[in-house]
Amino acid sequence: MASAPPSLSTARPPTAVSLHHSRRCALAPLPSCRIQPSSHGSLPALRSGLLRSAPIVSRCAVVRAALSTADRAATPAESRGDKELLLEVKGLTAVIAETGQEILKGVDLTICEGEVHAIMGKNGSGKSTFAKVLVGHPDYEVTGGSMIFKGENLLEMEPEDRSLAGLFMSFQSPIEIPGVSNADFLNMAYNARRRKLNQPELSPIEFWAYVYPKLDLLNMKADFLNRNVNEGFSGGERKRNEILQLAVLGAELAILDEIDSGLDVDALQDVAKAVNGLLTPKNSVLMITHYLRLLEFIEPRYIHVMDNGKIVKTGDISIAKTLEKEGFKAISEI
Ligand SMILES: Nc1ncnc2c1ncn2[C@@H]1O[C@H](COP(=O)(O)OP(=O)(O)OP(=O)(O)O)[C@@H](O)[C@H]1O
Repeated sequence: MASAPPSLSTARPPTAVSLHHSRRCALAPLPSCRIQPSSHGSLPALRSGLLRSAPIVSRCAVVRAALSTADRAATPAESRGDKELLLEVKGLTAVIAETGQEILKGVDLTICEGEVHAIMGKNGSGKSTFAKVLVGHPDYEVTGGSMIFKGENLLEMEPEDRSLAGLFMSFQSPIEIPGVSNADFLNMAYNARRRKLNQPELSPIEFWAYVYPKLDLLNMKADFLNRNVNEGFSGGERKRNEILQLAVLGAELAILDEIDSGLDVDALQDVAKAVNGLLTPKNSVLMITHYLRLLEFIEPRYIHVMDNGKIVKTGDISIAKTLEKEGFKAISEI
């Protein structure tokens, strides 16, 4: 069985500097920030690490005071108050950079350590856009609101730094990287992390020993490591490969955008088992899905419904059950 990536268990105490920084960011509105295309970075850069365990400075008990009524109802103090805050998004608005069309219209979301959240919502409601804005995708321009991750202002961070800080996103349509083998890609990304952690890099042989048990976890054959990243992979194989990347790199917040789409039932179970195996009291998952079946394998504590660029409902698994049975028309009655 694979051991947890070192990044999942590394934590450093807060520093005075970061405390000051995070309070300022949490209280003051943040300036509009356009992510330049040049800052997008390559996929290896985006996936290059999670090295620094930046300090976590706010407790969910404190943040809870600022939550909406709907969120408060869904987050009882006794079950959430002693957890550290991981991500706090407030009033986030964003437009498509090229056209200026507004997609996100004031998203509020709070995620604490060790929590599993899911976002559901109609096609085109803004779920993937929200996920991509969190990781700094250059197609979008943030026009208002704030995104604080472990006390740090995401708007001031390049996509690569967000990855290094512990954000991982598995894409709805994972891209191919011709000419780069999966093994080299993963080894390179993992070593980048280790360098940041002042740990010695792993040689290719050492890396094989590290990655091999993770292949088992996902029921993936070893020859996937020799193939170019996602080249010729079926839809399901790409999704497994995304989770393999997560298992290798680790993440304090893994954002999984429709990892269930295109998976047969066995693959879904493998992927869910792998994700569940990565969960610790310290790291969290934000899933985007349309289907209850994923949520039966990876059980979220909170389900949010997004509509027209906003989270309009927050609750427990019963929301997903109602949606499955009655469709989105039911959400106004939940
Ligand atoms: N780069 C882009 N260029 C043009 N339109 C975009 C872009 N990104 C998002 N949109 C539009 O923004 C809206 C929200 O898209 P998004 O992918 O976030 O929806 P979604 O809730 O994830 O949908 P689905 O459930 O179908 O995956 C859609 O109308 C989409 O066409």
